Amino acid sequence: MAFSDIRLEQKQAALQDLKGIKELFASRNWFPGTSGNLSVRVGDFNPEQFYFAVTASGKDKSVHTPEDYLFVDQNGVPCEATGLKPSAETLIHCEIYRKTGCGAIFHVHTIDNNLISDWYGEQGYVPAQGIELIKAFNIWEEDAAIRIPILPNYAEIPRIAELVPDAIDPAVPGILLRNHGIYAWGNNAFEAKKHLEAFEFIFEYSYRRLLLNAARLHSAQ
Ligand SMILES: CSC[C@@H](O)[C@@H](O)C(=O)COP(=O)(O)O
Ligand SMILES: [Zn+2]
Repeated sequence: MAFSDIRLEQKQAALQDLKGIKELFASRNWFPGTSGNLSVRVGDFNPEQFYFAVTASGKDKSVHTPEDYLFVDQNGVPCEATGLKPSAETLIHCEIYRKTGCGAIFHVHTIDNNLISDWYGEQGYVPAQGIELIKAFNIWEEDAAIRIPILPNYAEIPRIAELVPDAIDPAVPGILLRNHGIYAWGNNAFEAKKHLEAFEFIFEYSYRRLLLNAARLHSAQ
């Protein structure tokens, strides 16, 4: 399917989804210092050829401008003539789409996801068990345990992108970059938002649990 074959309505709907998500996440202060990037895929999925709308690089994501998004292909190359640069992390989005065929990917930097990703950085994953919000990932067994992968935050994005396919656990729709942020995805914007919110809940829970454990150890001495 060529980019020009995708209906204008579908492209416009993707941009509307992104606008709404960006506005909501900005209201949560999830885009400090121009950090964060969002994308929504359009058209049929073929791992060899797909397209998505992605936030332009370096923008203040807490405001709306007519130049916030652009469409790129499976290699992160803009589909139309533009002066905009796609997110510096577009190749990571490409690898997640290629591996999962998902419909939307959201990336944010929060204090909780940075602290937890560094605390568990050496072991390479964040463990989570028995937290109700794990059901947001459609994992329903009692006392379910998951591992949220953590990748090294190399300066060169292609070095990170090449690690993505093997790091992805099909049951867990997210990956962390150590001391950087989370990428959460889903079949559409609604599901990617649900998953991102569940991950951030788990990170905050895990962080506070560590503080409680430390307080308990301290009071026992
Ligand atoms: C300026 S700090 C954040 C960036 O380095 C990057 O991690 C990020 O999330 C946003 O990059 P962008 O190119 O605007 O999509
Ligand atoms: Zn980032």
